[in-house]
Amino acid sequence: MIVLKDILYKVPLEKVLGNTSVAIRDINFDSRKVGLDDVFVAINGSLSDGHNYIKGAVDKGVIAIVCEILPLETVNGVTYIQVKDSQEALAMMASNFYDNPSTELKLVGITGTNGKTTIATLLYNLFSKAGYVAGLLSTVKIMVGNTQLNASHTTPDSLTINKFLREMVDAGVSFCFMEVSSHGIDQKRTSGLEFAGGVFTNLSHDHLDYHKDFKEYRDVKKLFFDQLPKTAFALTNADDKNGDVMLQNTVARKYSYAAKTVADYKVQILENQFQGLLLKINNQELWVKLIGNFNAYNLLAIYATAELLGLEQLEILQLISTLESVDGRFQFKISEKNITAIVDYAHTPDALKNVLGTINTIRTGNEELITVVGCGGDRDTAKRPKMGHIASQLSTKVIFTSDNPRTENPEAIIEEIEKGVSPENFRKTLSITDRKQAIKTACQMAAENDIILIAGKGHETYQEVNGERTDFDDFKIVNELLIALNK
Ligand SMILES: CC(=O)N[C@H]1[C@@H](OP(=O)(O)OP(=O)(O)OC[C@H]2O[C@@H](n3ccc(=O)[nH]c3=O)[C@H](O)[C@@H]2O)O[C@H](CO)[C@@H](O)[C@@H]1O[C@H](C)C(=O)N[C@@H](C)C(=O)N[C@H](CCC(=O)O)C(=O)O
Ligand SMILES: Nc1ncnc2c1ncn2[C@@H]1O[C@H](COP(=O)(O)OP(=O)(O)OP(=O)(O)O)[C@@H](O)[C@H]1O
Ligand SMILES: N[C@H](CCC[C@H](N)C(=O)O)C(=O)O
Ligand SMILES: [Mg+2]
Repeated sequence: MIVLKDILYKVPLEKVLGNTSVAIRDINFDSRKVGLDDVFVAINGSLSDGHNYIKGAVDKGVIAIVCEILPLETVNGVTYIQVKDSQEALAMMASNFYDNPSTELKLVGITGTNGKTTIATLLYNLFSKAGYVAGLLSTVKIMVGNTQLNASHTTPDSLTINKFLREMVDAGVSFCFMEVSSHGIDQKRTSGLEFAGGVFTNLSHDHLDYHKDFKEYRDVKKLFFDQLPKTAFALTNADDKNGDVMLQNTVARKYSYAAKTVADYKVQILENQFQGLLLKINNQELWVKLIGNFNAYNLLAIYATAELLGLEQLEILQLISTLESVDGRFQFKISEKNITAIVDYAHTPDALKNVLGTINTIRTGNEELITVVGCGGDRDTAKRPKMGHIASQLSTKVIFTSDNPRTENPEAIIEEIEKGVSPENFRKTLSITDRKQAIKTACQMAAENDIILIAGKGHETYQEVNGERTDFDDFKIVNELLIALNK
């Protein structure tokens, strides 16, 4: 039996009306999902205010309400708890409710604009290969040991996080790697978790629809490091402009990694080919199966994290050389006619620039680089012209198309992307709203030895239009089309 006052441990309370010694069944922040004897936490969100649903939750039989503003009318038999910050309170309560699972395993959070999924997933793979039972909370999937579950967010809500962490502990997981998004930090989804370490990848333009400006976006990321405990390590990318800023106020043990600057962990890229990278990590040379300069950073962060968690250097290097790319991250296939089709989740200007830059450094001759790309609807609009500029500048041909238009008009999104194309690059571009047709056209245009990049959707297996998702898989489609066209 779980008692209300036990889950309120460490939650700063402003006011309590009623009995806190009552037994509770569950906690929920959505009035549509509450039931008898649950606790309803009212959150003032971005679309609506949970405080408006307090009465509805009480009608459904909840035993307690946690809120920032007490309702004018209270109901006998229901306990009302006023807190300063409902999201923070929810996170603390979630942790208590599941008996603080984050203290029973080593939890590492990875934050930054790009590279979170890659680093978290490959750490999960590396620790699994090293013989540990590992856990993963990522954009693509959730892993509890070897059991795979679907992910709905990059960083789920605090109840979901703690629920899975508890399942992980019960399944014998000793290391869990999780992505920590800026939305997650801002909405306190990770508050109250005990992290053994935090990793910063990099910071560039994204989500400026949600965060007021770049500074606010940066400061939210920094907050994650500010909240790490003394016992944790804080690992930052010293080559990133904001790498130092992240660790400015942390009390955790500070470490850095870099390719260009002085750092605790260093990498040198000796070769960069379609077969992989030849790296020198802390003076040891190794071939890895991943491609692209940015993956040298990801692998170095993985190396450092594994070492900080206590693995042996040689074992880590040996395991790193066996790691393969994550679904939809520079996933490629070379066709019969030697056309290289690459699918990559680059959906930010920086990621797109990196991926195209990498392909251009590997390109050997006059082969065409045909890029198919779009931008998501109901997301940051400022990145659209930037991505249009980068795609047209760094490719020989570009087809602008749709990427989850959501509730927006796909043609209007494409027009905004086109606005970033410089006049001298116009002739390289065309626009085809239907993504499948766009990929087909790229395949038709491609001749022997050419390269096709399909950017933005990576591992996604759907296209979302007006709230409806239909099956769509870039990698599957491009492979089928190349075969159908005998290429
Ligand atoms: C903008 C945003 O981040 N929204 C998240 C937020 O919702 P919200 O608080 O804004 O919800 P709201 O609709 O305004 O409702 C407010 C409150 O009223 C409650 N409510 C509402 C209606 C009702 O009838 N009864 C009721 O109780 C809601 O449950 C909620 O608690 O909190 C919810 C619960 O945690 C999230 O599911 C939801 O994610 C939405 C679906 C989303 O799309 N989020 C994306 C942008 C996101 O979080 N992305 C990041 C990664 C981005 C990246 O790195 O690229 C992620 O970590 O996934
Ligand atoms: N270290 C890096 N620096 C810059 N770009 C990167 C880096 N790692 C990966 N990328 C690029 O960014 C894309 C997204 O990578 P990944 O999925 O690992 O990032 P993420 O941080 O998890 O993104 P999201 O916030 O959408 O979950 C990749 O497909 C690749 O193009
Ligand atoms: N986590 C990101 C993913 C964007 C992927 C892109 N394919 C899109 O749908 O915009 C977001 O939800 O903003
Ligand atoms: Mg991710």
